[in-house]
Amino acid sequence: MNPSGAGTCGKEYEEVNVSCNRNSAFATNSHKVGAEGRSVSLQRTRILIVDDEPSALEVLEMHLTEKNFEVYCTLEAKGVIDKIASFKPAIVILDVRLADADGLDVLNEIRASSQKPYVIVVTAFHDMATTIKAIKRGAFEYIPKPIDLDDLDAAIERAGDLSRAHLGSDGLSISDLHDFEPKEIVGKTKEMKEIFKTIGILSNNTVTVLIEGETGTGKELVARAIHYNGPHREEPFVAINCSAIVEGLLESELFGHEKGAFTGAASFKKGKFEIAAHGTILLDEICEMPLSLQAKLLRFLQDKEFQRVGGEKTIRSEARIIASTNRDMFEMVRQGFFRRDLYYRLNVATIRIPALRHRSADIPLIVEYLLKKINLNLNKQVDHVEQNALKRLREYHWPGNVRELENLLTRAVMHTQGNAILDDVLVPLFQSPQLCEDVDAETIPNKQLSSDKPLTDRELILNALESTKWHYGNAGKILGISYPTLRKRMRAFGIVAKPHNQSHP
Ligand SMILES: Nc1ncnc2c1ncn2[C@@H]1O[C@H](COP(=O)(O)OP(=O)(O)OP(=O)(O)O)[C@@H](O)[C@H]1O
Repeated sequence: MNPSGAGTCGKEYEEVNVSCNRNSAFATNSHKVGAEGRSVSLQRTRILIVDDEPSALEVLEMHLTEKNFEVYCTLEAKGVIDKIASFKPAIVILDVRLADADGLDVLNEIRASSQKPYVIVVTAFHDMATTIKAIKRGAFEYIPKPIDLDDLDAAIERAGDLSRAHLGSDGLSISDLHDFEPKEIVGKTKEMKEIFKTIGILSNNTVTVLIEGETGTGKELVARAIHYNGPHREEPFVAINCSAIVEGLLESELFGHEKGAFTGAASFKKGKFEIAAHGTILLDEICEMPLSLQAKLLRFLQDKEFQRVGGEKTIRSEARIIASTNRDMFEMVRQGFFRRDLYYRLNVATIRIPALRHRSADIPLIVEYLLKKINLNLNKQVDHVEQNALKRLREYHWPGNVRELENLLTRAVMHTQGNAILDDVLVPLFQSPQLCEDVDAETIPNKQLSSDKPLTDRELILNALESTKWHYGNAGKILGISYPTLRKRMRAFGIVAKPHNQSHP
């Protein structure tokens, strides 16, 4: 062992040269032209080991030099930062308990250095608090002593994958990770540019708009953009999901009710049309509106007037109506589920948002936007998507569109150590059921976590409902599907709202 200098040199190995930057964790030392004439580099990854236990240093140095790494060992924290600057290690293996310093403080200093090597923290004191602290301070991996060399090799390999992913030119790199503007509609395809233009035109007037698009394509986002760019942006924007409210209550939610209008109407209540005033009301899932109420909405669209439930006074509202649907509305009309006259009244201007799979050229841009948002929310620094991972994202069919993409990226960022999303991280996420990471592990149905046999969709839905005490919103979050989709699937599987204290068959 040579605790004060570079370890014994192993056999050099060749690797295809990739474009490298100053901070490359796997920096290239020298170049030569390979047998096939391509440029290759003679590359040895440098590893700095900081451990005050000579025997541990010796074992690690032997193991790593045998694996062709260039190793430098030191017993003390003093001088580590200078050594990192001169030796430029790709990886630092750092003991948390050092004789002359707290390893976690050293970790802070390393993370603040310009070199930013991947730090693998090792310690005999593998309690949860230290692990959490180390990971929060940016440790790449945490390995308890006695070190399992297979675990260490795996961590070093992952660091290599990450570094190469970061250097690869065909992945996605975000240079301005903290430059996040919320509520933006992102897109550069011809279809999205047309939508931006239409939003611009519609922002100058208050005509009724119908927005069509699959679930999660951004219908509400577009409706908000029309409102907040319009002349009445200071007035309220009120959204109501017509499928989320039981039939009997929807009328009073929309138009309000007088005191005593029905059992439980203890006092008068304003409806959304009154609340919106001169603003905008978004009638989401308009196709789910009962026919009886469609007639009242038609009257409002014709005269801008209505009466509260149980009331006789005629009230005027100047609210702009935007309706949205993920159904084929014309087909609904054809089948008699939606009034033809109302359809034409709503359809003064139409925006059709294409499904994400039909504008996959937008995916890198949307991924970049969502990653900025997710990093901010999760306090992470994931600023790169590996080439194969990006390809996978572009090629998937995204039935849940941008919402599904956001859920998946959130899970990917949570599972990512370091700063790049690798394809290896995505593969299992695509195979797992749509679980939303913002839900505590405890709230995920137990059966789903423990069962060996894959659950049917019906069982998954029932589990989610049971575990959330039949709260549709939370169950939808667990399953990663919207409220209307959940209701639709419940209907399809014959699941009806459960009376208390009864289990579902
Ligand atoms: N083009 C886009 N750029 C950025 N974010 C987007 C885009 N489209 C959708 N989103 C995001 O995706 C999520 C779903 O969008 P939104 O709720 O507007 O969809 P929707 O079509 O109204 O869904 P649903 O039909 O289920 O009500 C939101 O978080 C939204 O911010």
